[in-house]
Amino acid sequence: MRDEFSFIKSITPTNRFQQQLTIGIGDDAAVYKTSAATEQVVCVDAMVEGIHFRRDTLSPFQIGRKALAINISDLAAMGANPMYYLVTIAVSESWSEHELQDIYAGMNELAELYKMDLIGGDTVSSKDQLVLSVTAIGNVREGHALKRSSAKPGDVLFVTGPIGKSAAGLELLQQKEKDNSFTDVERSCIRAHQEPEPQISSGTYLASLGKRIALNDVSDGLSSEAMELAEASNVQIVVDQEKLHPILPDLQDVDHSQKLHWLLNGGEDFQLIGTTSEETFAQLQKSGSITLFDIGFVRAGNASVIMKSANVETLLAKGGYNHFS
Ligand SMILES: Nc1ncnc2c1ncn2[C@@H]1O[C@H](COP(=O)(O)OP(=O)(O)O)[C@@H](O)[C@H]1O
Ligand SMILES: Cc1ncc(C[n+]2csc(CCOP(=O)(O)OP(=O)(O)O)c2C)c(N)n1
Ligand SMILES: [Mg+2]
Ligand SMILES: [Mg+2]
Ligand SMILES: [Mg+2]
Repeated sequence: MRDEFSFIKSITPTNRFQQQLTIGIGDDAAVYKTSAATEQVVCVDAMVEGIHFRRDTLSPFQIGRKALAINISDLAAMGANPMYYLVTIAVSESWSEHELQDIYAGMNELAELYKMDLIGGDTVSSKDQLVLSVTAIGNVREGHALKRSSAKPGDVLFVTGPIGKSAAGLELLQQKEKDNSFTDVERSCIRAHQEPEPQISSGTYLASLGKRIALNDVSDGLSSEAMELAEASNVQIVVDQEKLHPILPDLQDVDHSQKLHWLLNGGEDFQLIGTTSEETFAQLQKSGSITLFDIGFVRAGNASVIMKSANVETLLAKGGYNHFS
């Protein structure tokens, strides 16, 4: 029989990355110092067995790694530097002690990379599915957080990398047996699904410039995330279909329309999508410090997203992942 308290002891970090941490795991709450020059950035996202993963789509290590990655991605979308995280785990008897340790090892891989301290959480039992909820805390220079509401007519619409690969990877995992022989491109889609890379260096670089930049991360699909920017900024966002080629999944024997569907409605890519003035965009392209793909523009109009192909324009529905539909 596993013991809750010895489990907590076993996952308590022995080292600290953040100097400002005064009290970590072991008291009623964590305590850390803050500085007047920065603002705290806090987010939480959960992963539920059967909804966000199955035992045959992610290993325990990947479940842990991804649960922290999706939260680091939300910090990136604000332009914040990751600092701390808290973990709530609800676990049924079907998960072994070894698997639980692997989940924490997965989180620890990214925590070491981004110098994040695990400062608390909660351990509870669950009758059935495993639930993992991670709260991430970061900071950003005062006034420098990048909001969804900053888009303006005339802006360039950009993304930081390929979109749709994660959905393609999930499809491959569900279609074929895991040990089937995948091509290199297929493998890279599966990796995008199982081990997404949050775009912290792009997010923090964009925030450091002190320019007007609207930013969001792609968790639910490009159509949903563009709509969130459009709604928050009250603008019309035009996606130029001709510019999407470099960011579509590179799978040879898959229809273009299927790839487009994954890009628009798949989700879980954790790339960043944003808008900024043509002038700032040109400076960013020239700087060579960041890779951005120009995929459209912003104009005045009702909060909406339009897909433009040649000169035909169609209204894009918010077709991304939705837990309640
Ligand atoms: N159950 C909830 N209670 C309070 N706030 C919530 C809840 N669910 C979502 N939110 C808030 O709604 C906003 C949008 O959430 P979500 O779409 O999950 O963001 P993201 O896609 O960036 O993770 C966030 O500010 C989030 O904190
Ligand atoms: C087994 C399985 N089925 C389906 C999916 C697809 N899926 C589940 S949740 C989700 C969207 C992202 O999750 P959400 O909780 O909406 O993240 P948030 O927008 O809050 O960051 C997607 C595409 C998956 N990852 N695994
Ligand atoms: Mg969320
Ligand atoms: Mg987000
Ligand atoms: Mg999120």
